[in-house]
Amino acid sequence: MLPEESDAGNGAPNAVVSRDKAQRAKELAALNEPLLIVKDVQRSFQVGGQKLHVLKGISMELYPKQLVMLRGRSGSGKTTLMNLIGGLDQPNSGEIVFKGHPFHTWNDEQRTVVRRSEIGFIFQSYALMPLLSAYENVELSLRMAQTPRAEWKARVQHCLELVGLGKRMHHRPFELSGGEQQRVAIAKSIAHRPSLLLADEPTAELDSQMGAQVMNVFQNIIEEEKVTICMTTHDPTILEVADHVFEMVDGKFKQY
Ligand SMILES: Nc1ncnc2c1ncn2[C@@H]1O[C@H](COP(=O)(O)OP(=O)(O)OP(=O)(O)O)[C@@H](O)[C@H]1O
Repeated sequence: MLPEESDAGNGAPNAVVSRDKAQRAKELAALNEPLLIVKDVQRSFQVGGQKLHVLKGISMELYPKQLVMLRGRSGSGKTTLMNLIGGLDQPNSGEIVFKGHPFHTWNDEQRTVVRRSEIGFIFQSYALMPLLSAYENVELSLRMAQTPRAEWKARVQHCLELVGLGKRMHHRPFELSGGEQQRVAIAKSIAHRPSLLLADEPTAELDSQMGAQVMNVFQNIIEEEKVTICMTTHDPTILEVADHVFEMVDGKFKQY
């Protein structure tokens, strides 16, 4: 019998029902709460005595389990925005609130603590350690996140299986294709159980078939690991699978 079907009037099963429902209500509410709020963010840089205004009032919200893409011409400010979202940089004005943490007012040390446990990064160029196997690369990220050693083996295996590399765990990067290397990088980025993954042009170096494989893996890990993915891309076929696309034009998001 499912907990919902248990008889009324019996104290213990009812307690199970209410706990179960409360938990589910909490989970549903969490899905409707933004994971990240970006509000009227401006970012400029001093370049050769001139002020370069890159972001001129950007606002966006990211929700749990979303696949969101940023597009825009080269130099439009996509990476600048990703650095702000990931707590690597701070805006000149505006707000960035990640899981209730005000990144725009916090110092680097405070942001780093949250970033290490809650955010994963994926780069165009994979950023793997060349002398370590796929397994050791993923394990390294658990070591850096100070995950208890007893959890490493099961977690590394799970993450590599999730990206379809269960049978290639002991290969080193040079023995893997570009798409496989990017999948190792994805396994590495999710190993410490972040709630947000930021991926800067993750498919740019891949042919269309391998790019599609990476996108399948992204969709899979959104379901399995309950992460939100925010990525940049120029590829129109990849944009099609996004839950939402933000297009950056002249330092702002284009309104459709
Ligand atoms: N730290 C910095 N100092 C000075 N200028 C910077 C800095 N970071 C970025 N810029 C400038 O800001 C602009 C936006 O750069 P950004 O890398 O965010 O663009 P992008 O949209 O990611 O481009 P691409 O698609 O080519 O990666 C560029 O003109 C760049 O030179």
